Amino acid sequence: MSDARTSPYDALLLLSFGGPEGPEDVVPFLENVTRGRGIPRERLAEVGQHYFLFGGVSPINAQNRELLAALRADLAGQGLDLPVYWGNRNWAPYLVDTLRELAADGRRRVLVLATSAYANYSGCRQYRENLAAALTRLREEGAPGAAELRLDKLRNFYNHPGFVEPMIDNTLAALAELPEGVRDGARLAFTTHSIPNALADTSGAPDDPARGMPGGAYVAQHLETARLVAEAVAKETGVAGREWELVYQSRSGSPQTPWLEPDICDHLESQATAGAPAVVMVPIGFVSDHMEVVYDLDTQAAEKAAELGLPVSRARTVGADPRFAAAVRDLVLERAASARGERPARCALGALGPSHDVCPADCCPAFRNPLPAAAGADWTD
Ligand SMILES: CC1=C(CCC(=O)O)c2cc3nc(cc4[nH]c(cc5[nH]c(cc1n2)c(C)c5CCC(=O)O)c(CCC(=O)O)c4C)C(CCC(=O)O)=C3C
Ligand SMILES: [Fe+2]
Repeated sequence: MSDARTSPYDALLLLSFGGPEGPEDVVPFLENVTRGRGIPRERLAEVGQHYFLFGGVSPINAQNRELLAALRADLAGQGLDLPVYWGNRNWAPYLVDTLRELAADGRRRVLVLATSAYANYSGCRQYRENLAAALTRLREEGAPGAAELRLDKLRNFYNHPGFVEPMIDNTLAALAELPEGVRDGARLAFTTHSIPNALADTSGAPDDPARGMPGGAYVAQHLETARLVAEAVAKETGVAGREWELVYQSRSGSPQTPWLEPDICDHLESQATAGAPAVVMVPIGFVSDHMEVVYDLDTQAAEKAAELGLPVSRARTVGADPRFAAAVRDLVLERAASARGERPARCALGALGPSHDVCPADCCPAFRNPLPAAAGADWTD
């Protein structure tokens, strides 16, 4: 039942982080996330509290269900008969179970959409390590069809218009929520997940011009998305020269290890000191309004801003925006055409160009304990 337009692929897999769905899930979820990663116990207890504040439920699974529905609706709207599956790294539905089901359903060539737009170990290679571990386990189990499963990962999509354009609209909407008197002077704080400097500096492909520079491809790509959004916002609002900056959130790990800075809360403080009339927080680093957004920004950073007397608002992430679903379909059709030996147009805004389809060896390396990673040049099936 495969469609010529998506051939040779016969399924799409949405691969995400996963999150707890009740108070009893919180501790086992955090154990899954942090196994072998050297996160201090105090940090874990603190992060557990963030989840308990929300009844032990992360919004991320509901958001992935919505995205799944949007992807299915978009594909169906184009008459494309491509089944979409969903599996997670850290919580049910677990990736290994989804792959088992997918193989049993007779799917053989699968495209993977990881819910992370940028090059970096956690958002790219670690998902490929998860794919390798799941495949290896299924093959050891002798799961039907697992030996023939072939997985390819869709390219990083941070500069795809279907990701950037909803962020532009959402930033305009967040500006409109501010009191009129501070709107034109409001500054934009683009936020993303902080990561250790060592992981940022080596992010991207070995031949990426940003690789090895401070922040690597991770920071270079975020600066590009931020610039694209800031420029479009200037055009739409008629306010030129609005100040913007890329800042970080959700730092964990040991305080001795350097992570990307400044933190959003420190940034709000320096903005208040500098006399900024207001700040719009724009979480370009994330695909949905999950816990890092609703706690770290809407709760923690918003409290900080209130203390400082600084008006803030927060832009929504792309979530299940139909333009994002259409972008995923575009990436699927593009990759399928490439796999058939055609040379499709590869849509990307800005100056950096479309990301590579196949991660080369040593792309976004882990800084310790390297593991096999599927769906890249360093995986042989
Ligand atoms: C780059 C990046 C993204 C964005 C790209 C992507 O989306 O993949 C991301 C997303 C997410 N991170 C999430 C949650 C957590 N991340 C943690 C820890 C860590 N994240 C890291 C990086 C990233 N993380 C890193 C370098 C660590 C240190 C430990 C390690 O080296 O792995 C911890 C442990 C406790 C803590 O210390 O915070 C938790 C609970 C959730 C789910 C939210 C929800 O439940 O709604 C999501 C979407
Ligand atoms: Fe994280």
